[in-house]
Amino acid sequence: MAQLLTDGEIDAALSDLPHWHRAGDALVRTIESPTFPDAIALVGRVAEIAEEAQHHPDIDIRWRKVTYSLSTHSAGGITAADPDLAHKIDSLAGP
Ligand SMILES: C[C@H](O)[C@H](O)[C@H]1CNC2=NC(N)=NC(=O)C2=N1
Repeated sequence: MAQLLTDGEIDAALSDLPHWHRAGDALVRTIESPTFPDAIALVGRVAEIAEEAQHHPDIDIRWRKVTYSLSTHSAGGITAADPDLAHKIDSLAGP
């Protein structure tokens, strides 16, 4: 089973992820796209990398705003897989 990160390790990871914040046992980012189809297309690209990584975000879609919530369900909290996926989502979303 994957190891939970400590609070300090989570803070350190977040210092390298300025678009993300911690909400309890998850890392969270909301991405606003120019249009609803753009937002859905981004969700599709995130789905591909999530499937490759076998690590899947919770996704809340509200028109052009999509909130990605990353947590390792099997471990009951944040593991290294979560900041890893956050970086991959950032690379798709742009600045
Ligand atoms: C077997 C497979 O790797 C696991 O069920 C994965 C799938 N995707 C997952 N995604 C997330 N976010 N947490 C998990 O614990 C998890 N488990």
